[in-house]
Amino acid sequence: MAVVGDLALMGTKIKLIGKLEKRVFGVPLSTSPRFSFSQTRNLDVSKSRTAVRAVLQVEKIQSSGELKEGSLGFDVVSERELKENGFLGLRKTKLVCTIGPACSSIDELEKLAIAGMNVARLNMCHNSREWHQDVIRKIKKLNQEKGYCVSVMIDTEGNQIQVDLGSSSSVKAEEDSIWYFTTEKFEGSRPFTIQANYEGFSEGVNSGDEIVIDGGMATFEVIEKVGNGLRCKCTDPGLLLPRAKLSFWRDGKLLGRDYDLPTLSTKDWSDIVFGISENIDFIAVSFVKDAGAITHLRDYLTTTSSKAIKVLAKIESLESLRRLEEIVEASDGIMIARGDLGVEIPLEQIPSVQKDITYVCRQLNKPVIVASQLLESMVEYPTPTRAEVADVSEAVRQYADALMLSGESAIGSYGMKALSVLRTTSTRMEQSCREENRQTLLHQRKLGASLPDQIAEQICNCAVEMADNLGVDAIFVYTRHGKMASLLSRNRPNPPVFAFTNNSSTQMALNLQWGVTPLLTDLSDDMEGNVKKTVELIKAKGMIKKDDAILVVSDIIPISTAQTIFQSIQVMTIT
Ligand SMILES: Nc1ncnc2c1ncn2[C@@H]1O[C@H](COP(=O)(O)OP(=O)(O)O)[C@@H](O)[C@H]1O
Ligand SMILES: C=C(OP(=O)(O)O)C(=O)O
Ligand SMILES: [K+]
Ligand SMILES: [Mg+2]
Repeated sequence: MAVVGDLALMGTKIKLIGKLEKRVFGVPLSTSPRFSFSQTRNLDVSKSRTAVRAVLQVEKIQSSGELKEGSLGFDVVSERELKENGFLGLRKTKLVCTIGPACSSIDELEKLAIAGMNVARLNMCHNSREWHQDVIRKIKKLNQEKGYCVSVMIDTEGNQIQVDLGSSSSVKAEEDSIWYFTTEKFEGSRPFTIQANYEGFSEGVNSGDEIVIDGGMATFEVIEKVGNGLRCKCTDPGLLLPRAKLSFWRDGKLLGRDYDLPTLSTKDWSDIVFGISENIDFIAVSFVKDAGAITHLRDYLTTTSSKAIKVLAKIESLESLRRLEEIVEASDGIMIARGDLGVEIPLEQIPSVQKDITYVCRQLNKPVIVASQLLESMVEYPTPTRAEVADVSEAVRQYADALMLSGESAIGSYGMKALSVLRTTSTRMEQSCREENRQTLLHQRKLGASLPDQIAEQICNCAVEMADNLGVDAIFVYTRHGKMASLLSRNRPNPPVFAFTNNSSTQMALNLQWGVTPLLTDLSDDMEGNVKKTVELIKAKGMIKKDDAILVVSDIIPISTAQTIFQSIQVMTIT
C-alpha cells in the first residue's frame, strides 16, 4: 500500500480493517487532490485465515497535557544532540570505535561516548582477557551511572595464516633476496626466515607461484618446495610487519584455498564464553567462510545466553564473497572488513565489492559496518587526507549503517579527532542525501514469507514514504524485538526513528541501525496509552514542541490475546 498525502490530512480519520475503504467522507480517495491510495496484493487481509488485522489510521490525537509516571531511556548524548540540533540534525550513521591502549581509561572512554561512539569494539587478537574485561566493565559503568548508551562488540581472532618474524619490529625485504618460509617452530628470529603459523600453508603451492604479503606490502616468487617450507625470491621489495598475512597467486589470479581450519578456534570459543558472561551485545566473527559457523554460533547463543546477542559476519575473504547472500541471511549483520579483504582481493575491487555488500545487506535488512583504514593517516597525523574524507562520505552515501575506527582510536594519538571527522563528515553527507531525497528511488526486495511479516514490511515501507512526503519531524515506533524499527530504518527515512522498546537487548542491538535512536521504556498493551505517555515525557524534556508532526508506527503483540497482532500508522501534531 502506498499512501501519499500532506499535513492537511490531519483531523481526518481513515480506518482500514480487512479491506480498503474507497471513500472518506464521501470523497473518493482516487479523486482527492490531497492523497491517493494504491493497494498491493500483499495487503489483501480479507483473505487471511489468521487473526491478523492491518489497520492504517491517520488521525489527529490530542495530547492530554498531563505527565504520567514513568521514565524514558534517552541516553545523554542523543538527548543533547536533539536539544541542540533538532530532529533533522540527529546523525543517522552509527559509529564504532576499536578500543585499545590509547583510549581504554574511563576518561577516554567517556570522551568517545560523548563524541558519538555508539558501539565499542574489542579485538580479541590483542591484549589479555583481564584487559578486555576491565574495558567492558568501564563501559557498562558509564552506561549505568552516567546515562550513555554504548553497546559492546567482541571481534574474534579467527583462524588465519600469518607469519611470525620472531620479533615485534618489522623487517625489510630487498629485491632478489632469498627467503625461506617454514612451519618449523623456533625461538627468536633467524635471518631471511619467516615462520608460518599453519602446517598446511604450502599445500597445493607450486614453484612459479607468487606470495603476496599484506595485499602488496611485498611480493615473493616460489623457487622450490623444501619439505613443508618454501624457498622464495623477493620480486617486489617492501616491509614485512610482525603479523603479516599471506595470499598465493598463480598466473595473476588468486589461489582460493580452503585450509580446513574451523572458523571459530578453541580460543574464539573461550572468548565467546567470556563475552557472554560479560553481557556483551555483539559478536563479530572473523574470516567467515559460509553460513555454517554463524548458524552454529546463533544456535549456541540461543541455548546459553539469556540475552539476545547479535552475531555479525565479517566479510574478509574470497570464500565469504562467493557465499555472500547465504552469509548475510544467516547473520544479524555484516562487517565489511576491508583490511583483510584487501589482502585477498585486488585493492581496486574493494570499492565495488563494498557497494555490492551494502546493497545486499540493505535488501536483506541486515545492518552493515564499513571497516578499516577509513582515516588511517590519522593514526599518526591530526588531519585526514582528502581522499579519506571522500571514502567516508562514499560509505555514508551508500547508506552503510555504521562506520568503524580501528587503529585510529585503538593506538592513534588523535582518536577523538578521528571520531569527530567521522561525525561531521557523515552529518554533512546525510544532509546532502536528504536534499536529493534519494531514498525514494530504491527498490526494496520483498522479504516476508508469512502474512504478518509481509504486513509489517508493507506498513514500514509506506510509513516511511508517508513520513517523507508529509515532512514529519520524527517517526516513533513501539517495538519489542526491534523488527519494525529495522524495517523502517531499511527505508532510510528523512526524519529520525525513535524506537521505544521495553527490552534492553533490543535497545543495545538497535544502536547499530541507521537512523534509529533506541529508547528503553515501559510498554503496555494499550497502544494509545504508550503513545500518550512517551509523547508527554519527550514533551516535558522540551524535545518536541507545539505543531511538530510525528508519525507513529506500532507493532505490539498483546500478551493477553497473543493471536491478534495490532499494527498501525498514525500521524499526530503536537498540541
Ligand atoms: N586491545 C588492544 N590492545 C592493544 N593493541 C590493540 C588492541 N586493539 C587494537 N590494537 C592495536 O590497534 C591496531 C589496529 O586494530 P585492528 O585493526 O583492530 O587490529 P589488526 O591490525 O590486528 O587488524 C592493531 O594492529 C593493534 O596494534
Ligand atoms: C576489521 C578487520 O578485521 P581485523 O581488524 O580483526 O583484522 C579487517 O580485516 O578489516
Ligand atoms: K579480529
Ligand atoms: Mg580482519
